[in-house]
Amino acid sequence: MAGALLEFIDLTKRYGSVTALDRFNLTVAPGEFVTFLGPSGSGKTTALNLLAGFASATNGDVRIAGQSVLALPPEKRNVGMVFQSYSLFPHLSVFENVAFPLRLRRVAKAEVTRRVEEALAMVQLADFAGRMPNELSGGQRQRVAFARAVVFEPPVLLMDEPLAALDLKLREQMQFEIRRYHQALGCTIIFVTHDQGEALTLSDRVAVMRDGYIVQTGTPQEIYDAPQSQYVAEFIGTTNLFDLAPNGCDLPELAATLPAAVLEGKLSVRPEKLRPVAPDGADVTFRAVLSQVVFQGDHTLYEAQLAGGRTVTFRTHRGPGVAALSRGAEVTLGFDLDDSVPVVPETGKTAGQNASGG
Ligand SMILES: Nc1ncnc2c1ncn2[C@@H]1O[C@H](COP(=O)(O)OP(=O)(O)OP(=O)(O)O)[C@@H](O)[C@H]1O
Repeated sequence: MAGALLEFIDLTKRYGSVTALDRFNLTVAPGEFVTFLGPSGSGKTTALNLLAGFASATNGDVRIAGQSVLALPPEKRNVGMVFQSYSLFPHLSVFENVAFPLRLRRVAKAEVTRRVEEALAMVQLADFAGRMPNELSGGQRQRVAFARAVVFEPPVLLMDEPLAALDLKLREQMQFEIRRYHQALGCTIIFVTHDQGEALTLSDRVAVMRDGYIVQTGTPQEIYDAPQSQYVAEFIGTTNLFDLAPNGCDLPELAATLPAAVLEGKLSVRPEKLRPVAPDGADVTFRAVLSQVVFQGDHTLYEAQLAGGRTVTFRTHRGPGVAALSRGAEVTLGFDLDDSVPVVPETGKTAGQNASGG
């Protein structure tokens, strides 16, 4: 692909009988922020390790700026890395930890001081240069690790679940800092997470992974609004999946109007698209009984049971004219077809084979 900075081409990694990465294909443009999102064991770390040079490929290629890097040692690939575990050198001060990549590259002493001070200022730890890692909080250590990864201004920054060990508030603060850094420097970032909220918040593009291959790539909005499979619909956010198949169909009246191909799958409707309506107030309406009402601050989350047994969830925001519904109430719920997405039940591997983006 013209202008691609990173190219994963049919990349495969086997550990004995385990295929950790299975013909993984992806191209990443310069300056892009791409997140690998998938459950544990889906191959996210393996893909990063092959790019960074910490593991060797069984098959396929990895190119940076058009050049295969498989034969290069990690330090020659010029990529920065931040891991979940802070992996700071315990016997080195904060300053020396951050200086390490520069010393490795034999940068002049005055320049080292200038760049380390700059990196520490960026993560708001300018006053901590003399501390040892064990004198820092978890969040501070993670920020030192971040400063160390970016101090040599690598064109590519790899981040493997860097925020997983932090509490919610710190995590959100660090997400903000990572975004700021990405916008300010325009470097290319590959970020690994199994947290879909984090993926949607940070990325230009998300690659959803399963069993070592990519199921779907797209902008956060595309992935959320137009999941191509049941797997993606369920993995990204919460969703209601209505069964359309003739036996056990949740919405028989709707099914009568739909083309046969759609009936083999399910219909995904996000909780915020489903709402209480007047009997003819939406394209599709049905009766349900509220089984749970959960107050969540600015909105209320409801769970309701359809006559056939299916449970659905929906959300209403607080506001004038929005009446509170109570548990046990029978309501008419509805959604418009434009707000629903037909999804196929399972994704075969072929769906991920050509998932290169750009
Ligand atoms: N060194 C290894 N030896 C054997 N199997 C491995 C090795 N490294 C990874 N695997 C296997 O390869 C598969 C993919 O692992 P990988 O670490 O890439 O997944 P992941 O998506 O990053 O998971 P997590 O979110 O748990 O870190 C898993 O089945 C894992 O057990």
